[in-house]
This record gives sequence, structure tokens and C-alpha cells, in this order.
Amino acid sequence: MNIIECRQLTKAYRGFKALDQLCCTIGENKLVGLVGRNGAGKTTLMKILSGMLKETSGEVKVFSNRPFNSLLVSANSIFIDDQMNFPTALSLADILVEAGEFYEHWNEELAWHLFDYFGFHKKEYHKNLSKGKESTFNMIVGLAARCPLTIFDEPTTGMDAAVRKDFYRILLKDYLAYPRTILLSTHHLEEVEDQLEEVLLLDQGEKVLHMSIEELRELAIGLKGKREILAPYFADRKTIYTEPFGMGDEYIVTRNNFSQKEKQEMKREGIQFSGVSASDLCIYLTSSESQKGGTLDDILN
Ligand SMILES: Nc1ncnc2c1ncn2[C@@H]1O[C@H](COP(=O)(O)OP(=O)(O)OP(=O)(O)O)[C@@H](O)[C@H]1O
Repeated sequence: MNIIECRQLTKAYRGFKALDQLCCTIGENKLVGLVGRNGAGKTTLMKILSGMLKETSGEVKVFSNRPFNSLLVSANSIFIDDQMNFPTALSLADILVEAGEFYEHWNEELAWHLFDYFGFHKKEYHKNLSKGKESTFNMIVGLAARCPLTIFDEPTTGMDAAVRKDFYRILLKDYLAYPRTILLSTHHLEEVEDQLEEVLLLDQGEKVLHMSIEELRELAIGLKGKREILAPYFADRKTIYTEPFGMGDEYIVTRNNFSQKEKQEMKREGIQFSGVSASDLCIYLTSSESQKGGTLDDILN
């Protein structure tokens, strides 16, 4: 069953398309990373899915309902970002109590356990928290709400490395124990890719790819060798990324679809093969350099 369905979803701000004919579906109980460069349209998509923004055209369904102004969607989803506004009169403890009243699946034990673990004090106020502590508190609300659709927009903003590591560990543990659909945007895919099941990559409001993390890791391969030895293999082949290094050597990233025979021949000629991490590949696919060998469709198909 799909929790999210977008067809030709477009969001325009005074004519500028932040999302452009986006088509994607996200299934139930999936942990999905939403990645893309600054301005790719991640926040816009997440806000539309959580009902905070109205689409300009196309179709968007969350739990089979149009999210904008949908009570069903707002009761079953939570959107966490670094601009959350809680009532200023409420202490952190009050906020957790109020959240418990609002969210049907709220887990009080988890909320208070994380509250103590991260060293919060009941009488503190949200507006006085440091950037990292604010993100950590918001993350507690997002996790303890255990909403069937949980959306985290760059949840680790300001967190130090140790807290980020804790967050990803807790996120995965809680997700495995209480599966739900989680969409998480990040600029640090390398930190979270081991936890994710799928990656949705956007660029300039369009979908570049949406696939499992395993498929993404297998999609491309890196080759290192002398430029003149590599060149003949790329006469009819698209490159995703190229980087010169050393004296006439080159590193090339391309689709991982060489035959065993080709690979053996290339190895004999001194060409080295290496894997390409999901995060590096997403960067290469959305850099202007990637367009050198053709369009992204050419490269990916
Ligand atoms: N309210 C708005 N009015 C005009 N343009 C907007 C508005 N909100 C977003 N945009 C534009 O839409 C595009 C997509 O923005 P969005 O915030 O969705 O990107 P993002 O992928 O979340 O970026 P980042 O990684 O920098 O947070 C950007 O070019 C942004 O400037």
C-alpha cells in the first residue's frame, strides 16, 4: 500500500517552479531519505505532504487524501524542522504533556526517556535552547509522536556529531520496533545511509532517482587509470563524473554495467575499479558537471 502518491505534482512560487511535474510513490513503513542540493525542492515537497502548503497543479495523495486542509493527514502525520514554534508560555515538560494529548500514538515512556538521556530540564523553555538542543528536543517530539507518517526536514541542524549519531541510532531502533513511514531530508547522506531503505533524489524540482539504497550503491562504478587507456572505453559511454589526478591519470564514474569480460580486459590494462558511495553518487548526479556526457536520463537509462 502506498502512503504517498504524487502525480505531475507542481508547486510554483510566482511562476518559479519549486516542484515540476514530480511523480513518486512511497510505500507503507518505509524509511526514505530525501536528498538534493540547496533549493532542490525538498522542503516544498515535505510541506505539501504534511498539508502545510497547497500544490499548484498535479495530484498529491497522503493516506489516499489530498493533504492540504485534511484532518486525517494532520492527525496522522508530523512535520519536524528547525523552525518549529511551540507556545512560548509552555515549558519543555508542558510541551511534552500537550503533545501527548494531541498525538494518538504518542509514547510517553520514549519521550521522557529521551528527555532525560539528552539532559533536558523540565522547567526550560524552547526559545532559550541552543540550536543543537532545539533540534534534539524537536526530534524527541517527532519520534515519540510515532505518527504513521513522520517527516523530518534536516533534523540534525546544529546537533554535534555525538548527538547526530545517537539520533540516527535511536531513529532506526524505534522504526524497527514500531514501523511507520519516515521521510527524512538531509545534506549528509553519508551519515544516515546505513539506516535508510530508499533514497529519493531531487534536482531543481524534478525527481532524479528513487530507488533502494542497495540499488543506489550498485548503480555506478569508479575507474582509475591512464587517460589514454580509459578513453576508448568511453567513446560510446556516458560519464557521470570525471576528475583528473596525477600525471595523466583520471578517475571516472560511470554506470556499473560492464561485462565481466570487459572488466577483466580493463584490469589487465591497469584500470582499477572501486565502488561509489550513495552520497558521492547523489552529488555527482546533481552537479552541473554531470550534464557533460548527456542528460541525466541518458546516464541513468
Ligand atoms: N515562499 C517562497 N517564495 C518564493 N520561492 C520559494 C518559497 N519557498 C521556496 N522557494 C524557492 O523554491 C525552491 C525550492 O525551495 P526548497 O526550500 O523547497 O528547497 P530545499 O531543497 O529544501 O533547499 P535547502 O536544501 O536549501 O533547504 C528554492 O529555489 C526556493 O528559493
